[in-house]
Amino acid sequence: MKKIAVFTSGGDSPGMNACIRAVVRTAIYKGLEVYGIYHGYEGMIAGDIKRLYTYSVSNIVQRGGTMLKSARSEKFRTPEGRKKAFENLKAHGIEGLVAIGGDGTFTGAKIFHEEFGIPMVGCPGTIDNDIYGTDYTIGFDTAVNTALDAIDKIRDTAAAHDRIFFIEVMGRDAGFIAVESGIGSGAEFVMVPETKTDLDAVVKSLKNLRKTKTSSIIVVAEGDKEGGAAEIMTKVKSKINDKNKEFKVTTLGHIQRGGNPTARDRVLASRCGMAAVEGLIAGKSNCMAGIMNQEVVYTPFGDCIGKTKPLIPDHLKLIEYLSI
Ligand SMILES: Nc1ncnc2c1ncn2[C@@H]1O[C@H](COP(=O)(O)OP(=O)(O)O)[C@@H](O)[C@H]1O
Ligand SMILES: O=P(O)(O)OC[C@H]1O[C@](O)(COP(=O)(O)O)[C@@H](O)[C@@H]1O
Ligand SMILES: [Mg+2]
Repeated sequence: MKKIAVFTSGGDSPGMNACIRAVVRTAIYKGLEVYGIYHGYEGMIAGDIKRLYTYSVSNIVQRGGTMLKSARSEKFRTPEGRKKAFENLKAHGIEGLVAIGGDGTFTGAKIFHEEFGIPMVGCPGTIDNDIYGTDYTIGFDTAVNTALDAIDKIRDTAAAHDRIFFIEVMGRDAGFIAVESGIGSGAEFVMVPETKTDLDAVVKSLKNLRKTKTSSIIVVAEGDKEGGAAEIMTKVKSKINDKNKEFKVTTLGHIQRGGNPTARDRVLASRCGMAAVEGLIAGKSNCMAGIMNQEVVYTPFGDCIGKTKPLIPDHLKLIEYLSI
């Protein structure tokens, strides 16, 4: 293998740049030529591919976003789109790919690999942490810390006004951000897609708060089956039906996707990037390089997307015990 390419795809996440840098520098260190594909699968189809050098990735390790840009590509979901993408790779002589993205990106990568046989290794880049085969995904730690910082601020004003705040965090299908930011911020309740949300139990607890607790923080993962924070707040408010209680909603949104990556995310991203290139050189393919128990682990794409990474049961217990 002489030429490889790297791309970022799906929702961006802080640390993707550190991962790109690790891929580029490791590849060059090992004597490979390395190319960057811009705008994920969209750029692969459009032929937006450029050679990268050691200096191309200078001064990005500390930055959020992705220098290669990211995109969600409808065209790549079609056989014609994928054929065009493969032709462009062939025209550049690219013999291996590093895909930095989430479950959707790996679903596309698996299909692409099955159709054209091009070696592909993934790196887990998503703030959602919803990928089996790695303890944490690149960007999750930063997103949790960003959410925490915001919730701390909301807590100040919630306490000053004795209000009940419903705070929506990201997590389309997963509650990892909600759970960890909930533990860190001392939330009274956390609502996540993985567990059934019992609104009557929440209402009962809110009615019976100890007298010294005059404000509450409820963290809602956007993918909760009962709805987003606004919808849940409306339901809870009507069930409580108490004019003296004030309810507010804050949606944290895309601030969770930006910002300088934390040390944990930079190290994780760098390790995964290096492992992806080492894996390609060693003949690995159709798999993701993740870190489990401090070790590099290569997990087939099929398992990364097919197996569910469960929430840590102790985390849910912590929220319940510590909110009394
Ligand atoms: N079933 C599929 N077939 C082909 N490509 C897919 C498939 N699922 C996802 N992809 C590609 O991967 C891209 C990124 O997936 P998405 O779910 O948006 O983000 P993430 O990788 O962060 O989970 C999609 O926009 C699409 O181009
Ligand atoms: O930025 P968009 O396109 O609105 O997508 C928002 C979604 O992307 C995420 O931030 C990350 O999800 P992915 O990693 O699967 O792309 C989700 O938490 C959120 O639901
Ligand atoms: Mg995803």
